Amino acid sequence: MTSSARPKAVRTDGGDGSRVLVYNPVSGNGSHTDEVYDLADEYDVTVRETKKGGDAIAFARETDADLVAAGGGDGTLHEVVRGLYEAEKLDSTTVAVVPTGTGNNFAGNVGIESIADGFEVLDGGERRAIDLGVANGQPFVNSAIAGLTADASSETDADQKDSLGVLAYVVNTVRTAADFEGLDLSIETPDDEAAWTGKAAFVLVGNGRRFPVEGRTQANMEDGQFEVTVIEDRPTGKLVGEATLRRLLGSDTGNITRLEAPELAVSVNGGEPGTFSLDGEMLSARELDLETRPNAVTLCVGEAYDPTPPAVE
Ligand SMILES: Nc1ncnc2c1ncn2[C@@H]1O[C@H](COP(=O)(O)OP(=O)(O)OP(=O)(O)O)[C@@H](O)[C@H]1O
Repeated sequence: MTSSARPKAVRTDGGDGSRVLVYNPVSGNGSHTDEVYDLADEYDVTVRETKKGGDAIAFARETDADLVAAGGGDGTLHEVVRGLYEAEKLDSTTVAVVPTGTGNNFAGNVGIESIADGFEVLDGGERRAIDLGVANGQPFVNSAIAGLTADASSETDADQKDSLGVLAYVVNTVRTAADFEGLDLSIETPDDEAAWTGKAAFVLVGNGRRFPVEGRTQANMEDGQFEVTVIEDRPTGKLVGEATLRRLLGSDTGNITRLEAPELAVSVNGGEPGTFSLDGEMLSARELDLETRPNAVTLCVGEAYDPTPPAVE
């Protein structure tokens, strides 16, 4: 049956269950479902559609597929990896990404630019063993960020995500949290128990992504290291927006500290817990213990993926 003849209510796909796409139909602008089913049919991929948040975790936990693709944005990928991690299936399952989300930051970082690209790469693309981040027992693939207000990521709109990419969440916080006072933090690494102490505007811990001022945001995902960027909150200079933030990340102001470490403990000093984002999922904690699980995720990557991206200047 051709795709145009297929009744929309009874979509089919050609899969036998060995390759499963966990698909979030409301990710992005929600208009990709026909394309997704057509390509799933072509590539023999079984589709499981989520009905609500959390379904992708459950589907990934339950599956016996050899390959599980996350059809959605960063949130769906996060849930898929979490489900596989919780069910201890990462060793035996290949993970793929079909980017139907809004920002699709992670997909871009691993060289997957379109839905068609995602299917092509899951079918015949290179497999790489990339690191997984774990923070207080919860896995993340892209980044952990401290210094956000709880509503910041949900208020980040699609245009911001497109034009600013990784800086969108941070910039948005700066705009919406006029009274944001920064966080009194201590950061400990295996090499240095006082790696950083002070008032931070943001701590950006990158596993799959990193935070340069300009240019490619793909981190080295296979080195067992987090790339950490700490932006100090200076009492004299309020962060006022995107231009300031870009200047700050430019590092010539002395407000930026960059660290690399396989493990990290971020402690919030004083009374209140801090809010952290793990791949966009919010978490409240007084201390965040982060560690890398080197090469724990077998991932299908596109041609533009670079196993050893040049260091940030
Ligand atoms: N059927 C559904 N209905 C409503 N929400 C859903 C459904 N399935 C998943 N979700 C939730 O949708 C949220 C957003 O998904 P996702 O991050 O994949 O897309 P996005 O926000 O468009 O993309 P990105 O994160 O890359 O910008 C997730 O938090 C997920 O829990």
